[in-house]
Amino acid sequence: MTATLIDGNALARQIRAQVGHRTAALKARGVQPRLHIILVGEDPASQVYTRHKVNDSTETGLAATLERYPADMAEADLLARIAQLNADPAVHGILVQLPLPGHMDAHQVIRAIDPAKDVDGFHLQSAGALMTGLAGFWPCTPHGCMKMLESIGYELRGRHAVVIGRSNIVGKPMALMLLQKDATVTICHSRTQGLKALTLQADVIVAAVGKRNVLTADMVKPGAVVIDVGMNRDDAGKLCGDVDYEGVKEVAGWITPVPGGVGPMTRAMLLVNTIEAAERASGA
Ligand SMILES: Nc1nc(=O)c2c([nH]1)NC[C@@H]1CN(c3ccc(C(=O)N[C@@H](CCC(=O)O)C(=O)O)cc3)C=[N+]21
Repeated sequence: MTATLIDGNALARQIRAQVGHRTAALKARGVQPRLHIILVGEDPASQVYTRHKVNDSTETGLAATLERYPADMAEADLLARIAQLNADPAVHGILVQLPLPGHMDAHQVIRAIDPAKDVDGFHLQSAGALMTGLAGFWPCTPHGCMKMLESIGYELRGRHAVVIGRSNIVGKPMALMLLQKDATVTICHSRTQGLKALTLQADVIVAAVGKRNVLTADMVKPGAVVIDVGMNRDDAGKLCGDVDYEGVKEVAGWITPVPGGVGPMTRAMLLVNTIEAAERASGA
């Protein structure tokens, strides 16, 4: 038996349509929801990603601005620009594309964003809100993964979820979201001993390491849900995830592909956070 595919492109399309309706409703009240993206430097992947985000936004009726700066921009200038955007009532969401050039302190930069406009969900206040269960913006990638689980009607209560990876933007918030749905959560990472023994117990596995073939078929319990957050290149230069897709799909119950899985969902949840920010700002 082969796994059922969870189609991130199709689900993201549905979510964009919902955002489109909410955008139209706000516009009817005279509010144009607006996302402002800042890209510092020339990183080729970042240029592709930010262009995608602008296109997604305009497709749903959101206004999106991409503002580019040279790699040698002074951090003080970036902080000053963020302060201006914080104060601008026409801007509802602010996204500073990562990674930033090495001379900048990303923590400091993200902390400068008004939490009410932190549509990435990376601000300390957003992280704290997720940690404590208060209202705040959730990071887009793990939020998208939760929507994928929801889309198959998966009941997380009491299930064992294993998250591989402990980053601030995926692994840690992912674990908190799963915990909030009453899953029993194990976080694994590069120093974990006996990874396979742990993943073999998992009902849900989220692979978020950034390395190919972190999860292979022999590590998966038959019927488990496998979510692949990885965004890597194989030897042929083709986009691939952290999961050995061909092998694992023969064992898993559900699986997300790369491309067409978590990536489009990440972008969709950015639009959701942006329309949410605009609605809150306008009292909708
Ligand atoms: N402030 C900030 N916020 C981010 O959310 C952020 C960031 N910085 N820096 C870089 C990473 C990476 N990221 C991706 C999102 C979607 C796809 C995506 O849509 N991937 C497509 C394929 C795209 C392609 O063809 O390259 C897919 O998986 O189907 C990829 C990567 C967001 N990031």
